[in-house]
Amino acid sequence: MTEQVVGESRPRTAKIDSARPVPRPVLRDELRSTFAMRSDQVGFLNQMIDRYGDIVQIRVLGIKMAMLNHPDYFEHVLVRNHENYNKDTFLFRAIAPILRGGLIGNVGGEPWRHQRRTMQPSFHRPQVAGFALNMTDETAQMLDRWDHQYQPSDVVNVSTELGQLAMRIVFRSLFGAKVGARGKAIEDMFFEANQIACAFFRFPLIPLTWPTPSHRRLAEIIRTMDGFVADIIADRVRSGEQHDDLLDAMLHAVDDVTGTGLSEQQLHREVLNLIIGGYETTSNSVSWLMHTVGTHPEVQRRLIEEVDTVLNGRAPTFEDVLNLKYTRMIVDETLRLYTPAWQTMRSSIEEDVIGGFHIPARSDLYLNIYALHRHPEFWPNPEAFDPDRFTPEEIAKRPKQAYIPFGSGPRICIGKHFALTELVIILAMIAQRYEVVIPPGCANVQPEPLITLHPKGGVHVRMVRR
Ligand code: HEM
Repeated sequence: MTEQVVGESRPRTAKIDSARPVPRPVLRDELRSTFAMRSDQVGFLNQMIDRYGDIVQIRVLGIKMAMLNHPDYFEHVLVRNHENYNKDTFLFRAIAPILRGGLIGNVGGEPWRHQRRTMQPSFHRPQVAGFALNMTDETAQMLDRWDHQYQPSDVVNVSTELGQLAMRIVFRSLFGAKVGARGKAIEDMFFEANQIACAFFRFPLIPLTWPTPSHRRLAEIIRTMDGFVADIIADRVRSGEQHDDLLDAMLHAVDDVTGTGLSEQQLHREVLNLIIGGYETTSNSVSWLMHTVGTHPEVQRRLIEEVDTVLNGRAPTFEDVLNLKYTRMIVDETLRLYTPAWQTMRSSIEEDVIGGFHIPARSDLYLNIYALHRHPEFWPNPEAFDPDRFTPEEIAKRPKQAYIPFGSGPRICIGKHFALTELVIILAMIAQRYEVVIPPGCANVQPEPLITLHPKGGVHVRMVRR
């Protein structure tokens, strides 16, 4: 058996022998965990951390797991000893009928490495630069519509609008601008699938494989999406035309180690995984951005000053994104407080030691990114929204793993640069045209922890033309 300790590399059995067991909550906390996890998951997990520290055993739906809440522990699991941890966990098994072996939930090992190597080049800088045009164009179309549709006094559920925008951007980046009427129908179906998946996460007791009416509908939507992708691929192969989109890039992509590409079935799955990964997360992030900017007038003033100075009234380009430094700081701080992928899981392959605590083989680990981003040792006054935490000087003072909205290590989000570019562009373009005003009674938006961290009930604002 091998073992490792945070800050050390490879084996030593004596360390395993002397490692302490992961702290277990007292019986009273164990007993109330099932109910508390359903009524206030985030609050209950925070209480566990306050009571027991940065590593504690919890139960989710009766399944025992060790919850981690320290940058060193995340570094150990995701980066330094990542080979010992895979995604064969309760969380990813629960959504396997949707993800079906695609990149997000793939257990790991060589199949994952092949998929990742094949897809990675499609997300390199020049490719993201191309997608930036989709982002500016779709955002401009939305804002032009808003100019006619909304009066300054209208209270708008901006989450609905921004959800549609995020969906259009991911669809256009995948399939190009010409997906036509069928593309719109697929977009609508995807929204429906997302509702079903969110309902499942509110009450994840009935497995997705059980044929309830909504689960059957979900399976039907997945089949339709597969058919849609299969038709597009067949069209492309038939016509021999080249397209400047992600689908074309992945269709022709080759793993430079094995010399093979993705099978057609794998391609369908990856397309679906990219829509799932790229829609929910960015859609919620832009909603939260409207909330954080709208509730902090001084931040909004500095944002407007920056976009006016850097862009001087024109649409942002990919190159501008690097110069919109304060805009990016607002994005970073919003992703800290309202980190969309707020939880993830890993399973240990062999037994291990994390921070002096014994982790048996095949243990589920619960990585609580929401709590990590509020760890008081690294984030003074953690609940306060303050983009100045992300100046280069402040960033240099913290351990890298104290802030991981996109995960870390080899399984870091493949769409990280895509997402950051998108968020900066959308925020800058909205600030160029509108002031975000929070109507009375709408400032208190609660996070709803589903697959991603939703703003409960949506973010309601007034968009006042500047
Ligand atoms: C604000 C936006 C986003 C956030 C916060 C986010 C967050 C994350 C996180 C935390 C992970 C790692 C999960 C883990 O380690 O278990 C991840 C993985 C992934 N994300 Fe994202 N993501 C975002 C946007 C995107 C976009 C735009 C795409 C694609 C267009 C995407 C596609 C993926 C994929 C395919 C993976 C799996 C990567 C792998 O395991 O190799 N994400 N994301």
